[in-house]
Amino acid sequence: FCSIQGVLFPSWTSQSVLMFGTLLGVTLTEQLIIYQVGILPSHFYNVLGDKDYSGFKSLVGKAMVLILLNSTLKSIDQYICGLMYLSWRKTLTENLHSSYFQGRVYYTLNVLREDIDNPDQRISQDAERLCKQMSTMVSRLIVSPFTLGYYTYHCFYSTGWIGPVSIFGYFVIGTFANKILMGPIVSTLFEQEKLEGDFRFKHMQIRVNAESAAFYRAGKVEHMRTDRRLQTLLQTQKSLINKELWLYIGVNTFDYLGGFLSYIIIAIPIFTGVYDGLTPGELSALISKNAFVCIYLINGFTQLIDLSTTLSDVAGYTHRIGELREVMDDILRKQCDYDPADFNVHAGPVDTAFILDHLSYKSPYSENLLVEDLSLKISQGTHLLVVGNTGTGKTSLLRVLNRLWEADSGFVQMTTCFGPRGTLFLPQKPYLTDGTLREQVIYPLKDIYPASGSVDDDRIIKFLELTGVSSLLKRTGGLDENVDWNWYDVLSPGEMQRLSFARLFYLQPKYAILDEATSALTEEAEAQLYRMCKQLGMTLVSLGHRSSLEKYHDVQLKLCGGGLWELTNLRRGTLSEAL
Ligand SMILES: Nc1ncnc2c1ncn2[C@@H]1O[C@H](COP(=O)(O)OP(=O)(O)OP(=O)(O)O)[C@@H](O)[C@H]1O
Repeated sequence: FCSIQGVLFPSWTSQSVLMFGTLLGVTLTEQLIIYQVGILPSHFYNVLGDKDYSGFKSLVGKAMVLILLNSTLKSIDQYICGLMYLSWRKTLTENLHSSYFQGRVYYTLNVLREDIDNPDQRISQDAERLCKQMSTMVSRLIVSPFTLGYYTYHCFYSTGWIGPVSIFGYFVIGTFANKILMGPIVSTLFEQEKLEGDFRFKHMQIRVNAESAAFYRAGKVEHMRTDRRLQTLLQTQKSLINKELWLYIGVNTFDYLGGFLSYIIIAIPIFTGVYDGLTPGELSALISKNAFVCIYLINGFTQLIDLSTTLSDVAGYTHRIGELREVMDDILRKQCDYDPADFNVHAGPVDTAFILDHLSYKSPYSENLLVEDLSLKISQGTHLLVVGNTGTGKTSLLRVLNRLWEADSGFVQMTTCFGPRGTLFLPQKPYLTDGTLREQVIYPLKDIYPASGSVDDDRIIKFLELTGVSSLLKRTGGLDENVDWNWYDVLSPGEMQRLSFARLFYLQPKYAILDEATSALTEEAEAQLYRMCKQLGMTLVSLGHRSSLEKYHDVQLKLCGGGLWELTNLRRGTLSEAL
């Protein structure tokens, strides 16, 4: 909780601190007005008891002004809370994003770590709810020390020590009881949020794979599975509501007992004869004033007890976000240990992208080596084909080269960086981002309009034509038209692969790693695309099963499973250069 507060309030001059200060000023003024409004009834008793008409008229005028002021301040208070919620959400989410997207944390978190559920939900929903609940708590909490101090003094002044002591004792018992009742709620809320994420993920899965599911006519089975997740979620929600019942009983009992307690405190000086000398009119005015002071002090404490339900939510969300932050920090630390230069390129021969030195690797959570003791050089101009049966570790080799996975032993020396200008990777499942056609082509470059302007447009259009997807220009209405469809739903696998090649040609890296990147295309289309890659001067590392690929490569690495591999030269006399 403290480390999250450190993010929300980074410095004394930060926006949050300024808003917090303004809120404190507004709520304190509001409390002063509330006190004036609260003692109005006692003045009314006085003027009505004395049949003082002019006093009554001026009191009505004063009441109107105070009430108007009070409601204006209350609204400003709510408005500032809204602004604080926004500012907190922005700061917290941006902070989580900065760790999540650093290096390959998002990959490790989503693919390799099993100890953390639904990171997406924690960032998008839990952070939002945490900020919302905290902003609803803040205006009530912020003035508590002042109002409690102020009304304790007044209560002591009106009732003697018996008032404040009994109210304080009452609050201590209330807090203790609520703490016991809150404990199980926090852990159940944590569980509920996890199941909430799983349920949403199931719907997301159907949304993304709607067509495949429809081909299977899988409505019934998906219905059953989705309902099963819903049932588990609802069961946990029910258990949460059951546990909350006891908390509600505690909170409500303390609320009502509080109202009752104020009359006991007022009754004590009356029955012990402290006010015996007062007329009935004066006594009722005094009771009204004392009742307000006691009730307000009790109310101050019961409001704190009422916050227990909000507080248990805050604790649950804090737990989930805190855990995510800790895991991300842990991944970042390990990432730096494993990869000290973090993608910095090591010195090495300029014409060589990778040097693999006695490299062995295995898949996560497995004991068996996929490849053992592999030594190989990937150099400019020598095209490498990696073949092998399913699951022998072809894509895993790329993961190790890309440092997504750690090597078991040996090492990889990298002399060019992964990215648009060094080594570009076309994965087995084409990756299409959201956004316009231009954004698809220039991905992963960030700038939407590179400096070259219309020349750049011509290049993009040329490459779309070369890869056979120029029709997309018509469908989207232009390079920069925002589309409201999901690219995965509207493009065929072949079109997606062609669009990935348009991206490759546009970016023109030195090395291109093609993981079955033409599997959905005909051999003619494959030949045309490979020829183009070579014309643009790229060195290719391809993964695939098709024998038609051999003619575009110089060296073949065959992974045989169980750690074994074979290196064959596909062009006479060049094997020694590759080794
Ligand atoms: N994230 C992961 N966690 C655990 N095991 C994994 C993970 N990703 C892949 N594996 C396992 O590692 C092994 C090698 O996978 P890899 O993707 O390298 O196979 P491949 O040779 O590329 O197969 P294919 O020809 O089907 O593409 C497989 O047994 C796979 O199940």
